[in-house]
Amino acid sequence: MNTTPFPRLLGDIGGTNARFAWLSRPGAALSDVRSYRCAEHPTLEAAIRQYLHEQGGENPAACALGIANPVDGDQVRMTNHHWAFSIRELRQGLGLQRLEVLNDFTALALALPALPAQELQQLGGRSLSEAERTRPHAPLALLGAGTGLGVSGLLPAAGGQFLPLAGEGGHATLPACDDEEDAVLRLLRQEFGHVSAERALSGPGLSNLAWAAARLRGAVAERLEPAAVINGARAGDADCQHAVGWFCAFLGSVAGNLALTLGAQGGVYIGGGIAPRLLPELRASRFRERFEGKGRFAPFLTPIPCWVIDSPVSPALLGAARALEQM
Ligand SMILES: Nc1ncnc2c1ncn2[C@@H]1O[C@H](COP(=O)(O)OP(=O)(O)OP(=O)(O)O)[C@@H](O)[C@H]1O
Repeated sequence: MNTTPFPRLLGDIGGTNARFAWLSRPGAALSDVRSYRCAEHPTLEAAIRQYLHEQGGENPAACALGIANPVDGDQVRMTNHHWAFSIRELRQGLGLQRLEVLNDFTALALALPALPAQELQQLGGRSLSEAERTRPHAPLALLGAGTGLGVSGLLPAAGGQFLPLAGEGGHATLPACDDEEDAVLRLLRQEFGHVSAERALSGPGLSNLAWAAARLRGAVAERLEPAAVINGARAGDADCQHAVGWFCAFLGSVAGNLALTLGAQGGVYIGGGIAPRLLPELRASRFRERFEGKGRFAPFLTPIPCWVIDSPVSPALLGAARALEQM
């Protein structure tokens, strides 16, 4: 029996945004969802205290935080932001009876079967009934570009349970599929050494790709903000259009690799803040061609649906709530 007390504080802590929600009692819906810029708070605890103050001053009895870094032991250090803390000290500081800290995409994986159909935008593959989608009998794959690239999966287990994966697949090597992508990788390798998937598939990755497009035509390149790359592409800027095209193609390649690796016949979910902003471009791009383009294993991939998660509220918060029920 789960004896974790209420009220519960839930958090989704990314490299740019920290989002919090409140769960007042069993069976209640998440409430008081608020988002904070990480850069505007010196520590995670300071951001949490700001939220608790704005939420009404009540102290949570339990808390689950999905956070964008590997979680291994008491000391937590974010990959793409300077926040670092001790789980034990945070639990004591906030007076919590229970604190769970897990990777943000591990938390998001826990939420996948519960996502409402209207928050999923399908990119190819077969149509699934709601029963097939929400009670999958095969692994689900998850990846998402935001400040970094999160990667996870959800494996069905005995008794209707699900096991979420805690990996760091965003730091696996970025694959190139044609000469142009070879040239992009060569440039990025000169810049970064090892070129992880995150070097292309993230907000900063979009900036890297636009920079690479300019460099490849011999221009002196400046770094654009990710939003400026998307806006530039829509306004007809050739470097930005190349960047967005490569982003979508690389996302398809990496998603296809993940689906093959996990045997993700239950579908591939694409989270993070970038993909929902690029939906028209993703639909018109080589995403699906690259997802399926795995030689003899194209027939394995062709039926697999991919969905972009387009939720008004960060679904990792729902996953964090599940972590307190399940773990
Ligand atoms: N309008 C926009 N278009 C494209 N990218 C944007 C836009 N606004 C913000 N971004 C970029 O999106 C990224 C943040 O994405 P997201 O909201 O998923 O962040 P996060 O959850 O803090 O990240 P993560 O979980 O990956 O650490 C940043 O790189 C930011 O520059």
